Formats: sequence, C-alpha cells, structure tokens
Amino acid sequence: MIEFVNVNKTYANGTIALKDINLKIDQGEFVAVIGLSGAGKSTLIRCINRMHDISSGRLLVHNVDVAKLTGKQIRRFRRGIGMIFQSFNLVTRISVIQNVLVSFVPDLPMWRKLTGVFTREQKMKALEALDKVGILDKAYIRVDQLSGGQQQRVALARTLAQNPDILLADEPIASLDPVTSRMVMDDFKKINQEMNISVIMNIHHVEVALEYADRIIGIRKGEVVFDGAASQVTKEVLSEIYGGGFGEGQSASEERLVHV
Ligand SMILES: Nc1ncnc2c1ncn2[C@@H]1O[C@H](COP(=O)(O)OP(=O)(O)OP(=O)(O)O)[C@@H](O)[C@H]1O
Repeated sequence: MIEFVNVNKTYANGTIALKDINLKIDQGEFVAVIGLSGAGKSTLIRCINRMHDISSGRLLVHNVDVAKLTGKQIRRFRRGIGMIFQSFNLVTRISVIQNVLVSFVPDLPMWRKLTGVFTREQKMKALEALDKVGILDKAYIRVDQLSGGQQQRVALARTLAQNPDILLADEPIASLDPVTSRMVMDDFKKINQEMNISVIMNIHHVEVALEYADRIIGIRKGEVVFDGAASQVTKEVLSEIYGGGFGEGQSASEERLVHV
C-alpha cells in the first residue's frame, strides 16, 4: 500500500507543489493522476520513489517511511518500484535485450558490469519480460530501429525484469500516436491485472485515463480535488479539476467523452 498522510512539498525556490495530500493506494490499483500542466502530478508520482523529497507529512510505501531511507536503502527500495517516462530513457545504440539486461546491472559485480556478461537466468528473465509486452521477436534489434511504441514497450519490459510491485508512469503515452498509445496502455492494463502490479500514471489524455484506470485522482494547484472511480467522473468533476473552461480548451475527443 502507498499512503500519503498530510504530505506537503515545497521546492527550494519556494514553489508549493503539493498541499496536504492524503491518499491510500492499495496493491494492484490502476490509478490515473490528471490535472493541468503544473498542477503537481509529476511531483506527486516522483515523491513515491523518493526522486523528490517531501517537505512535511508522511509518505509510506508498504509501511516503510520513505523519508527515513538512506543511501543504500533508497537504492534497494527503488528496485521494487518501476518508473516509465515519456522519453523512454533507453540506450538506443544497443539491442533491445541489452537494454532490458541493464536492469540487472545494480545486482552485478563490477567485472560483470564492465564485460556485460549476463547469466543464462538473467537472459531468460529479460526474454520473458519482452514476451510479456509482445516484442520478443525484436530482442536482438537495435533500439534506434524501433518505433516509439515499441521503444516504450522495451522500457516497460526493462522495468518488469526488475520484478517491481509498483509501476510509476510519468506521461508514458505523451509522445505516441493514438493507436500506439492504446497498445501501450493495453500492456499496462495487462501487467496490472495479470501481475497485480500497482500502476500510478500521470496522464494528460483524459479519455484514455477514464478508459483504462480504475481510479482517478484529480489534482489542481497541488491539491487533490477529486478522488474516485473513473465511472464517477462527470463534466462537473472535470471542470473542478481543469477549471471552469473544460470543454473549451480540451480536445474534441475529451469533450465527446465527457458526455458519455
Ligand atoms: N525542480 C523544481 N524546482 C522548482 N519548482 C518545480 C520543480 N519541479 C516542478 N516545479 C514546479 O512545481 C509545480 C508542479 O510541477 P509538476 O511538474 O509536478 O506539475 P505537473 O502537473 O506534472 O505538470 P506537467 O503536466 O506540465 O508535467 C509547478 O509549478 C512547477 O513549476
């Protein structure tokens, strides 16, 4: 379980990014965090794996007080939390499988890191992860020869190979076309349902969030203004999250969905 208790986050320059956040996210939930640009979505997600420190309050992950972790403990803690970014964060000049194997590097002795020698078991694990996201056939292809959607699936496989129980995704489909976005979202859903991995995703596409996530958390100016099932999200709720102008500034598809 992930638990925010009266969490506040103020950046060094004085920007208040999170205000009095109280949330409980159970294992296996698929949560989409939505809100305007600058609302605090990335900050919220990145506090969970301690990429950002909270300023006050308590943040517990599986009952571990995240703020109290130090050096080595942080690294070990992060191994259980996968992170997927909009930009994929892959090494594009090496093969797909090498990118997935990189996820094992922290566990390797130095000589193995330097020579890039991996065990048969690690290779099997990497191939299994690629199979889960449907790109096993691309294992020995260089990443720069893949499409954006395929690259995001490699990033997903690399994360899966770590055996995380939580997956944080910071706008994972922002640079993908609508069809590819759905394929990647299908992967997230499959992983969430079949492996009971919690997914907490920061996403700008409201219609996709409502279709895939079980729970929507709406953030406005650093505060949670909505927390409920995707089925409870009405046009009024979206106005509360995005401001009164929802529908004017949003895409046609988002506007259409609001009326569904
Ligand atoms: N490293 C930082 N230092 C100072 N202020 C920051 C930093 N990172 C984010 N902020 C500010 O904190 C607030 C929340 O930013 P955050 O990136 O969490 O929003 P967001 O909802 O994820 O936005 P977007 O959708 O554009 O990514 C914004 O006002 C932003 O300018």
